[in-house]
Amino acid sequence: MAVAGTEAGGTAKRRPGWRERWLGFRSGLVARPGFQRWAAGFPLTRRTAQRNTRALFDLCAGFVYAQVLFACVRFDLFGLLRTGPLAPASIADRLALPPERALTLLKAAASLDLITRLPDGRFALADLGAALIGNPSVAAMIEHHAMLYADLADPVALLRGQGRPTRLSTFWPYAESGGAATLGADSVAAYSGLMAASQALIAEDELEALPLAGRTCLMDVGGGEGVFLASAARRHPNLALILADLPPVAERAVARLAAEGLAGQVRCLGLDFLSEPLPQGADAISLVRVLHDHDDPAALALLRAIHAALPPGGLLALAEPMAGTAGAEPVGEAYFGFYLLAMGSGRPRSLAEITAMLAQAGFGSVREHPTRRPLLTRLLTAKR
Ligand SMILES: C[S@@+](CC[C@H](N)C(=O)[O-])C[C@H]1O[C@@H](n2cnc3c(N)ncnc32)[C@H](O)[C@@H]1O
Repeated sequence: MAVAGTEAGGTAKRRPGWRERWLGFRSGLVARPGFQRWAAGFPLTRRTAQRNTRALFDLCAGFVYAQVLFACVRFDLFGLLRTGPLAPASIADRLALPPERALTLLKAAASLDLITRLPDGRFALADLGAALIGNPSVAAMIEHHAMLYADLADPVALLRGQGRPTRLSTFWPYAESGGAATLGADSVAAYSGLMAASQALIAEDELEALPLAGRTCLMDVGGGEGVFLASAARRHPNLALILADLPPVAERAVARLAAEGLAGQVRCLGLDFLSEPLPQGADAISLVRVLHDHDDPAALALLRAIHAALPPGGLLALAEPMAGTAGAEPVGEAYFGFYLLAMGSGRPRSLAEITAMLAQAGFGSVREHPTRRPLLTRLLTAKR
């Protein structure tokens, strides 16, 4: 697609502008050890120097911080502290750890604001640890990061396309090109369960912001186990609902929706949207955390298939985390950039890139609808 080509290309020679010259001068200065020492002591630059030192250290230590969190989740430390503060010895006992190692974990978790140490030496939940208790799906996400970390052990090899298949490409088997149509029930269970658990976190945010008044039928494409449509059914009882996903995932949706007492309310269709047309009949189609999974040609083909399935004036609602989200830049570019690289398909796209793709697929009236947690998902609508 043209969008990606423009970003990756651009080797033409031109005279550097003032910004480029200033950056060149500045980075030349900052790279000098003598300047660094001076800046760390000079009153007007000391705070910036200290901030930069901390930022660089945090980048170096990021993996360690992530592993501290991982250990807390594996030990269910936050669940343990749910009923109230505990003394280190009692925690060590319950985690079956030698006291000094338990203390290493507790102090590390406290330094990362996951828990807090009370004046009497006991440890209690802090906001970040408490937030994780309220969102068990985040703990499941953290657990599955073991595969991501293994795939990222040699990021240079990953960037060079070596070391495939990665663990994440096995976890997300539809990411392997041409593999989606032949997947069996066993291959989709783990990722579908993870998605269903984390969907609960975002469905209400999206549906709250999504203008569905006057629409009669909503089809959720790549709808997973139907958690999004279950919320839609409760919020819009008169809306007809269709779920479209790979056959074994659609079967899981049938079972989940039946267990929630919504069996008659959602029609579940098993299909491969990359090789089969989408059914007609819905005047609104949602695409939640689906587009970024696919490379540009497949993503564009999917948007065109959705355009073809909608009637004139039909609504597409597209929700996913986006690159370049203000205040969450590393989430889009660094986290999802490398996650999708390890998965072997797709890329995080910015709002402008998605808007351009939507126009290419024939959509107009693209609008963003603010959501409560744009870091997790932003919501765009477009009309046929
Ligand atoms: C990242 S999950 C998102 C699921 C759900 N929308 C959510 O947000 O929880 C992507 C979904 O797209 C489905 N999918 C991927 N490739 C597909 C294809 N070729 N045809 C149909 N569904 C597909 C997957 O099975 C999966 O359920």
